[in-house]
Order: sequence, then structure tokens, then C-alpha cells
Amino acid sequence: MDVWWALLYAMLLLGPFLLMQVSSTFKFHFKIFSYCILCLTLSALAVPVCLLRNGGRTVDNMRIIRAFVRTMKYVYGLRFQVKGLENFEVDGPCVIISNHQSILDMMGLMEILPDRCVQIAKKELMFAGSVGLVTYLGGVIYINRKRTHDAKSIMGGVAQAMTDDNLKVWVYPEGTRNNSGDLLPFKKGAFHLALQAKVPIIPVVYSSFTSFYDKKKSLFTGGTIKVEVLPKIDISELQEEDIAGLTERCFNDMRQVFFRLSGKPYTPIKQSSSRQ
Ligand SMILES: CCCCCCCCCCCCCCCCC(=O)SCCNC(=O)CCNC(=O)[C@H](O)C(C)(C)COP(=O)(O)OP(=O)(O)OC[C@H]1O[C@@H](n2cnc3c(N)ncnc32)[C@H](O)[C@@H]1OP(=O)(O)O
Ligand SMILES: CCCCCCCC/C=C\CCCCCCCC(=O)OC[C@@H](O)COP(=O)(O)O
Repeated sequence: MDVWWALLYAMLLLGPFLLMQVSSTFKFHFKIFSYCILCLTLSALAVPVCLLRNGGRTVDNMRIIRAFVRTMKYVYGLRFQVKGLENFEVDGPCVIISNHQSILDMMGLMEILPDRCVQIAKKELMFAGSVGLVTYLGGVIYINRKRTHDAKSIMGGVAQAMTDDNLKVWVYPEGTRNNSGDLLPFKKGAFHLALQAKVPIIPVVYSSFTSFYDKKKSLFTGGTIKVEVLPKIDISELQEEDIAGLTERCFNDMRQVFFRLSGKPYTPIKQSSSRQ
């Protein structure tokens, strides 16, 4: 009988805790689900606007997509504090590189996206229903990350298009989402692209989301994201053999700003030694 009493007490004590855990995980997944549904819905609304205004696939549609996405931050209680926007005022094309933490980054991206700017994305995004369609209409460039050779040859074509069509290109050099509170080592595609197109690089850093968004802790509340657009990096004097050094320099500069914006102490690491 004592065992039953002990079990009853344990349930009374643990029950609310377990319920809270289940409900916080449920709330987290529900919020992510609602984010995807909102993206799909807004995209479905944006597609006809893009088609009616601009006819087909063109970077001009990015202005429409940007206007739609900018409304989303109010739904999720996110605020952006942006510094250095004047650094985007370059004449002509450039490569913009930034850190990539989550699918929520699309809000941060659209918050500051300059005109005539397209992004490099994994090709799987093309198949994400109306989101895929709207990104296609906006001129997003898709790459197959599983085929280095194909990805590299597409990037080669992009370099030409940048100068021909006066395009800025936004690349996430980490190559994947990363919500660990640090940066992943940078891949070199963005730097090859800048060198091939002979255009400057503009780094952008977003502060860590971990205080309000954390998959492992099922945390997703409102919060403030600090954003800093850094001064452009001139690459006109650089050669192919300088790419490793350039990648390392951008990684270290951005990582330093990332830690400062996130209010965390900075500990230097070498990007080459952290690559797996
Ligand atoms: C209306 C409402 C709408 C709501 C919805 C919201 C819509 C919003 C619209 C906006 C959409 C934005 C979407 C953003 C999506 C973001 C993503 O998908 S991130 C993932 C995809 N992006 C990337 O991967 C970019 C970064 N990756 C790279 O740059 C890579 O280098 C790579 C080009 C993909 C190749 O990668 P990989 O195959 O892994 O090979 P590496 O190890 O990097 O390189 C091997 C080797 O090759 C050299 N190299 C790389 N690139 C080149 C090149 N262009 N030319 C010559 N050589 C190259 C590299 O130096 C390596 O050699 P090394 O000797 O080791 O140095
Ligand atoms: C009829 C088909 C229906 C398909 C339904 C698809 C559901 C998807 C719906 C909405 C998704 C909204 C996401 C907005 C765009 C996010 C872009 C993004 O952040 O991609 C991740 C990519 O950077 C890195 O990928 P990985 O971290 O390597 O993975």
C-alpha cells in the first residue's frame, strides 16, 4: 500500500513538471509550424503580386518579398537593432556574407536586404511549395551542395551575371544553419565568387539567437537581434592563392563581432583547425 502512496505523491510532484515540459515542447513545435505556415501563406499571396507586377523571375520581385517578410517580425515579437547600413551603399555589385542560425534568419535577411540582391540557396528550397515558387520568382540561385563540381560551376556563372546585371549576391558561408552560439568554419565559395567577379565583400553579423531561440531547450520567445553591417573588404589586389587567408580573416572578424553583439567573451580560434 505504501508503494501506491509513494507513487501518488511522486505523480503529484512530478506531474505539473512533466506537463510543463510537454507543453513547452508542444508550444515550441507549434510556433515553428506556425512560422512555416505563415511563410507558405505569405508566399502564396506574394506570388500573384510578383507575377502581376514584374511578369516572371526577376530580382525586382525581391522588393515585394521583402515587404511581405518584414511584417513577420511583429507576429513573433522580434526586434532588430541595425548598425552600419551605410556600408551597403556601394556602387554596383558585391558579395554579402553573413552568419546563419535558423530558418528565422529570413526575417533578419529581409530586414536589411539591399535592392538588386539575390541569395544562394540549397536546391531543396525550390521544392518548398509556394515558398519555393516565390524564391524562384525573386531570382534566388539554387546550388546542389552534394555536388561540389556543379555548385562551383553555378557559382562561376553567377560571377558573370553579377557584373552583367548589376547584382549583389548574399551567401551564408557557413553553408548550413547553426544555432550553437558560435560560427561554423567558412566554406570558400563566396570568396571565390568575389574574386571571380572582382567585387568587394560586405560582411553582416547577427547576434546569437540562443537567449530567445534554442531548439534543444524548446525555447522560442520574443527578443532583440543586433545586426551589424561591416565595412566592405576590397579584394581587387588579391589572387587565387590569397583565398584561404581572406576566408580566415573574414571568419575571425565576423566571429569577433558575433561575440561582441551576443555579449559573450571572445576566445580566438583558427578556422582551419576547427574544420572537420
Ligand atoms: C513572401 C514571404 C516569403 C517567406 C519565405 C521567405 C523567403 C525568403 C527568400 C530568400 C531566400 C533565401 C534563402 C537562403 C537559404 C540559405 C541556404 O540555403 S544556405 C545553404 C546553401 N548555401 C551555401 O552552401 C553557400 C556556402 N557554400 C559554399 O560557398 C561552398 O563552398 C560551395 C560552393 C557550395 C561548395 O561547397 P562544397 O561542395 O562543400 O565544397 P568546399 O569544401 O566548399 O570546396 C571544395 C574546394 O573547392 C574550392 N571552391 C569552392 N568554390 C569554388 C569556386 N567557385 N571556384 C573555384 N573553386 C572553388 C574550395 O576552395 C575547396 O578547395 P580547397 O583546396 O579546399 O580550398
Ligand atoms: C506542396 C509542398 C509543400 C512543402 C512544404 C514545405 C514546408 C516548408 C515551408 C516553409 C519553410 C519556410 C522556410 C523559409 C526559408 C528558409 C530558408 C532556410 O533557412 O533554409 C535552410 C538553409 O539555409 C540551410 O539548410 P540546412 O540547415 O543545411 O538544412
